[in-house]
Amino acid sequence: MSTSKGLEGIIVAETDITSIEEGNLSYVGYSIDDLAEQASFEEVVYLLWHKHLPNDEELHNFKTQLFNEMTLSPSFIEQLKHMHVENAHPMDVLRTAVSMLSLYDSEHDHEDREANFDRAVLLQAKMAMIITTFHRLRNKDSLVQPKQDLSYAENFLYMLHGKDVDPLESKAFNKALVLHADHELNASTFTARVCVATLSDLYSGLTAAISALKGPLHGGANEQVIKMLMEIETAENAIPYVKEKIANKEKIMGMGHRVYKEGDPRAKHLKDMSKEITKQNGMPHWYEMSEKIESYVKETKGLPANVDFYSASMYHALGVPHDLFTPIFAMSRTSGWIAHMLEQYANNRLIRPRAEYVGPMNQTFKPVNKR
Ligand SMILES: CC(=O)SCCNC(=O)CCNC(=O)[C@H](O)C(C)(C)COP(=O)(O)OP(=O)(O)OC[C@H]1O[C@@H](n2cnc3c(N)ncnc32)[C@H](O)[C@@H]1OP(=O)(O)O
Ligand SMILES: O=C([O-])CC(=O)C(=O)O
Repeated sequence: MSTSKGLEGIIVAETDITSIEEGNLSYVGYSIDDLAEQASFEEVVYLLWHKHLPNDEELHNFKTQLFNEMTLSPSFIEQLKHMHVENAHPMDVLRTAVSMLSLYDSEHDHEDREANFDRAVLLQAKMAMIITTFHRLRNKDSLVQPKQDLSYAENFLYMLHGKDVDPLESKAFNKALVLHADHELNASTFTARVCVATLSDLYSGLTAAISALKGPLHGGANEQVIKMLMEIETAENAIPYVKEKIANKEKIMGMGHRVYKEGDPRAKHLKDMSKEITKQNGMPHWYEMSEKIESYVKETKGLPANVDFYSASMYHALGVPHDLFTPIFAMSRTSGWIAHMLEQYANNRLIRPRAEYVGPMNQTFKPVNKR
């Protein structure tokens, strides 16, 4: 048996959702560059789930369905209040809350495809509600209801901050949601597929995916990036800080990628938005610092910035609390996780690879008093 540590380069599924070919990323055959510039997050979610871009009527109906699910029951909100224990990380809250949603859906078995589409809309809508509601509850702020004439991106910022959303900010946030929506068989999507391949349900798959995304080598990296930028403080400190980290063999978060060795095609879009938003909001040094780190790490280690790198300075400039960066990633990626889980159900086989045993063999068992 031969092994590939971390399953690098192993193809384990066929998919018609997302393709990464020679460094180019597309969703259902549409280049990420076009989608980032022109598509709303709702159009992208629809595309990932239905494999075609919605026409006017389909988009209108889909947005209405999403909006109608943007609610949380009083008893659910009550439970969320109890989750605000000291130092509770919103990613842990989100994981627990998504799992809890299944309790409110008594017929959540996997088999009914139509019911799974309705459930998909429910989950996508509730992700925004859970994150914003939890944040406002922990700050003891009154809850803000979504508005039907706002987009998904606008509603999220509106419910989070409780004030009208600036057009450039909503453009930047929509773009970030589009860029994070799917990414082939990344660790959390693979986790979701492994989970539902046992014929477990969407809630379980989503809970498992959130758990995998949380780690700092995956989606959790965006929060680590802002932590690093905060430690660095000024653009002048950036290179000495990174030099020292590299000398100590520590990783620079937001840099490097398993698949992209030359560059992550999403990073340039987030870089542009980070530049614009930090400038507009009077904090260009976060962008300048990031740019210095990116060039230095690329030059000295050959590692490119990944999707988590420039999203950090951009979200910070949007006034998003740092511990919500990864939950926001999860909110966007819910669209991709669901697309993959539906694809897995449609052509399922249990996922069960093998391991090569390298431990001792033929040992003689001795009773405990003889060991
Ligand atoms: C949405 C996402 O999940 S994007 C990724 C988010 N994660 C991060 O940003 C965390 C930082 N980056 C990393 O840890 C890695 O680049 C990963 C996990 C993303 C990819 O990992 P892998 O393909 O498994 O590469 P691996 O971790 O084996 O690294 C290969 C070599 O590059 C080095 N390297 C990789 N990334 C970094 C980094 N960010 N900083 C410093 N060195 C790095 C490793 O130390 C290793 O060096 P060595 O061969 O001398 O031991
Ligand atoms: O694909 C990966 O390994 C990680 C990643 O960039 C993502 O999930 O967006």
